[in-house]
Amino acid sequence: KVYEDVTQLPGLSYDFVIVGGGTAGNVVANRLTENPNFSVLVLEAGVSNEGVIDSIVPFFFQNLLTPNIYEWNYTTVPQPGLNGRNVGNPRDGMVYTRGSADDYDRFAEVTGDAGWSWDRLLPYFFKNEKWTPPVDHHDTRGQYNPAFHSTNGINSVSLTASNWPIFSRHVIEASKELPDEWPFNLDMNSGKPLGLGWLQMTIGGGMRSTSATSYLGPEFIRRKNLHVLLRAQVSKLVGSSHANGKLTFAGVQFAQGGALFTAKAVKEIILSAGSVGTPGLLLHSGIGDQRALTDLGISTLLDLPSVGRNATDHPVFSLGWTVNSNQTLDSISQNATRFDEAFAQWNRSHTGPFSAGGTTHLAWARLDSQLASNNFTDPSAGPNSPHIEVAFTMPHCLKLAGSTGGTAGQPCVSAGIVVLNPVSRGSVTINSSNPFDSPIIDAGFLQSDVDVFTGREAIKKVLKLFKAPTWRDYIIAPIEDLENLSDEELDEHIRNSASTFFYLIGTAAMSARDARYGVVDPDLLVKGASRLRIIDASVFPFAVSGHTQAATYAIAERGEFLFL
Ligand SMILES: Cc1cc2nc3c(=O)[nH]c(=O)nc-3n(C[C@H](O)[C@H](O)[C@H](O)COP(=O)(O)OP(=O)(O)OC[C@H]3O[C@@H](n4cnc5c(N)ncnc54)[C@H](O)[C@@H]3O)c2cc1C
Repeated sequence: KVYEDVTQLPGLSYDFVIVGGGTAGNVVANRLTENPNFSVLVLEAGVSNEGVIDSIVPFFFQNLLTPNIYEWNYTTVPQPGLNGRNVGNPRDGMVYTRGSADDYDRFAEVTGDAGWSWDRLLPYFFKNEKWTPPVDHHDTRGQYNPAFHSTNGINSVSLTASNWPIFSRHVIEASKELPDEWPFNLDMNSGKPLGLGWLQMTIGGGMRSTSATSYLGPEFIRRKNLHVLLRAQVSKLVGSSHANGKLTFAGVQFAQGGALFTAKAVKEIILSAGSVGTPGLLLHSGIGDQRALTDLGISTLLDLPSVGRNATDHPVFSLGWTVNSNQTLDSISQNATRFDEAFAQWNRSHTGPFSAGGTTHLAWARLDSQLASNNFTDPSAGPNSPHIEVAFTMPHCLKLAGSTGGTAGQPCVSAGIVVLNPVSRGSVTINSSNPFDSPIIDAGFLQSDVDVFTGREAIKKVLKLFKAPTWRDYIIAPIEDLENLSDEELDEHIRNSASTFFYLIGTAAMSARDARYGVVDPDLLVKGASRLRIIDASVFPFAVSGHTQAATYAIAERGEFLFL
């Protein structure tokens, strides 16, 4: 059951207390409560997702990117790699990509646990995924490979409806015209993502599918042993003691309505507060770098310098072109009549353009020869892993204009470019002993030369892609002409326009059992502590070469298995 008020809870002692009801936390809560003998409390700082139209209607995703009451509204510190700009760090764009098999095989290698390898994780991707037909029920043959999908999981994944057929035709045609550079990939979620293919999204029946709508869906949330308390912000772990040389905590302290409460965990505390929340909680609980904690007047219970370090995020920037077509996103979003029609259609049947966003395809490529000829070490996890991602998108042209020069209201399309294996690292730290103060987020963007080089070579490669013959009568002009810029000018363009793809990971990274760095062991238990586990995106040791929710779901599905 979901509770809004702590006084309605039947008690404050549970077998498992999970901090954070986000992507990972709700998976763990669902799986643990399959056992009727376990009682579980999820403490979530946020509010209910019920009836939040911007969260339900896929097309409205953009509305959640500006500060709003459903987000923490964090921002990074000024980023030297972005010429001193800071970027918003809101709390999901529904894109479903798993990354490459190499990514997970690297997880297995650095943790010394083969359980994190692609082959061993694939069943957990399947436990999570409920493959669902697109809302327009179009013929999906040739758009994905059923061998790599499961229809029996919990969270819906689908191809999107054919909302933008003209743009889609050109994208697919470009791949046919440049088969060596941009080969068609039937299914980028097979473990081998290289190439260009159709986008898959966590959408079911034209609505966003999240861990809240799926793992806490009506058939699960009625379980008597599953309680979720909203508006409950956990401030720290409490009741520390030592058992068998390991630190342990009796429970967590949380705030609701200005008062503080303690929830007791009889078996385990699970931190699923995300890549920002989890290291913040550890630090405020005295787990982290002893010197930094002492400076803040926090007594150290466990000296674990890696807490909050290794923060890794994907920088993204866009190229845009004005086009000779009225079949673009702005033709709906900027036209009140068409907007109302599309919303009415979505309200009637959950179909039409509002059943998805503006992205139609993704492409994944390597830059082997470019990196080698400049003596850069390959930052990817292996030969089947991409260095860059390209998102073929119908953007909000007027918003795009703000960053890349202006479309004067003309229809446009864009290519979002992502640097997938950043070598730069940032951090999540705290600068006060007050757990309710915002943490300090430094994404560490573009600090490393190879990251900027990758972005620059990506631009050159994508400019060539958009010169394929198919675009000739469709593209009018680039929004910003980058064709004749020097390498230095391209680097400057990247530093001035790059932003976050919101994929911060790694701030409580897992490492091998005997490694002297890292925060959790391969069973996701905090090193040096007992009965304290971390299950969320903060445990990734490296970024995956894809969007992070699928990986987070798989880690959470396997994470729950580690209790057995
Ligand atoms: C704007 C945006 C767009 C994205 N788009 C995509 C996409 O298209 N595809 C994709 O694969 N991934 C996407 N992601 C990334 C993906 O959402 C995350 O990687 C994933 O949600 C991480 O899961 P998590 O469980 O680690 O953290 P979260 O899902 O963030 O869950 C953490 C939860 O803990 C709660 N919490 C934090 N601190 C406390 C506290 N002290 N007390 C109580 N509760 C607390 C938070 O409110 C939150 O609900 C996007 C992310 C953002 C922000």
